[in-house]
Amino acid sequence: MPAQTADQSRPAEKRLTVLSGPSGVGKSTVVAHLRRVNPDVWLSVSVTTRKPRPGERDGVQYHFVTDEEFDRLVAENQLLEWAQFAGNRYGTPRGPVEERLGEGVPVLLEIELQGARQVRESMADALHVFLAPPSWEELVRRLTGRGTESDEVIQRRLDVAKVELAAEKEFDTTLVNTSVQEVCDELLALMTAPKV
Ligand SMILES: Nc1nc2c(ncn2[C@@H]2O[C@H](COP(=O)(O)OP(=O)(O)O)[C@@H](O)[C@H]2O)c(=O)[nH]1
Ligand SMILES: Nc1ncnc2c1ncn2[C@@H]1O[C@H](COP(=O)(O)OP(=O)(O)O)[C@@H](O)[C@H]1O
Repeated sequence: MPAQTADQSRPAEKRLTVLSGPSGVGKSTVVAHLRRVNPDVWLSVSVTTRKPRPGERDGVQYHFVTDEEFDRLVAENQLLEWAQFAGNRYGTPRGPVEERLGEGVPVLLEIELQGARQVRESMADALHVFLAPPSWEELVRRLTGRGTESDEVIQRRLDVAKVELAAEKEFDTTLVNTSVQEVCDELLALMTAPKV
């Protein structure tokens, strides 16, 4: 795979890719795999008011912040987008994304639907990719099987998932996460091809 950096022929906004899809579909798994096979892709680390899960480290999966810190980031316009999701807030720090895009690095945001909509408004040329489950039953199986959330939280996320699945048409393209490897290959190809 050739290096994906410094493709100055593409305007900065076109090097921005947004990956969205319902909780449990496999976004984190796909992104982790993609980063292993192609470290040139830069993944934005979001801020969140959610509590860390076992094994999650501050500054790696997320910057874990208090409600007050999140309020301050919003007030200072330091977030490119932000949203409330299943009882917590999540946002993309603006500075690092703009820096990387300015350097010609392909940038990936893994965010939920409301945030994706905000990015579509502010950065019209970003590529929006929807990650879909092979079936509803498989989504339930993955979210439950992950074992990181209580039944109540799983139910809340499944309610949101119905809304997110209904918004698939808003995206430039859909990838069905049957095989992590195949989805990664397809995502990389999309990230490096010009948007038509
Ligand atoms: N809008 C927005 N959504 C985010 C951001 N970071 C993560 N998310 C989304 O928030 C949702 C919940 O994330 P998380 O609690 O980590 O659960 P998980 O994605 O199911 O493992 C997912 O849909 C993420 O894609 C962000 O910076 N902005
Ligand atoms: N293609 C796949 N086939 C089977 N299981 C998968 C696949 N992709 C992800 N998973 C599993 O599904 C669960 C949810 O994946 P995760 O990446 O945490 O989802 P998300 O980040 O979208 O919430 C995890 O247990 C993960 O190992």
